[in-house]
Amino acid sequence: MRASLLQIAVDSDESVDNRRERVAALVRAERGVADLVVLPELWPMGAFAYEAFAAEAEPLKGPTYEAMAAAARDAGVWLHAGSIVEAVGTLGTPALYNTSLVFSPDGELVASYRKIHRFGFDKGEAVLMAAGEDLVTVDLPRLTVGVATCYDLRFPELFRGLVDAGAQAFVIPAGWPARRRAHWTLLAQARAVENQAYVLACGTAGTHAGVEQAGHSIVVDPWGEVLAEAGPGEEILRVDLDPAKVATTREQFPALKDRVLGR
Ligand SMILES: O=C(O)CCC(=O)C(=O)O
Repeated sequence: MRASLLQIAVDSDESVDNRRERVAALVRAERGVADLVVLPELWPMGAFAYEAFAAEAEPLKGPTYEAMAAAARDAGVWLHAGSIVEAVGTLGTPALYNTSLVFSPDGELVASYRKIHRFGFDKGEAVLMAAGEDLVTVDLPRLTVGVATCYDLRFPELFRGLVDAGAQAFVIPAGWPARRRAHWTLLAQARAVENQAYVLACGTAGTHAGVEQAGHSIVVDPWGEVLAEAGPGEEILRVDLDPAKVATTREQFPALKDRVLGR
């Protein structure tokens, strides 16, 4: 199974419409190349473009949904389309969620995930958005994938919950800042090792709202080996995954069976 992580440059000087078209073309270009394509968090406007959240918010089935459903279908790929600012409710001020969308190769929405841990402490996403509550897994052919978003990476109990729900891999779109890149790489490897699962973590490049993005999207195998890592700029990371490696790793080093707490 081949996965392509599209580490998109999210710069303030590109319009959302332009980026949406550009990203759809990049997804289409993966036809015959990838089985699974992954996009980053909030790539339409950028994870730190807080002042644009309300203006760019869309219903679940809004312009990004339409563009990505069509792109997945045209490419014939499973598409984790990263996340959008989802507006729920039309009267007064709608609730906003950081919502990930996953499409099948025929362009059907097979899962959506509302980010549970909101970033920003007392500002930004933490005050502008509502928190999701539900763990989400998706059954791909031969691989069950658990989904999480950016700051979620810091909360190991979420990933253990996803393992208990059957996850063999985690797909993590992000808009991680450059100044905490060391945490990103370390945490991606930690989540893979402790859960004996693949980690596919896809970040953004570029600079928006004055925040330089880390890039350095990364794919880690269930043994903790880094299979591929991007540089800081826009880049496509392609990697072959072996779903059997999860079972083999868990059988040969059965640490998950020795859990005492939280079962
Ligand atoms: O945890 C971090 O350092 C970055 C998190 C973040 O940027 C986000 O969740 O949008």
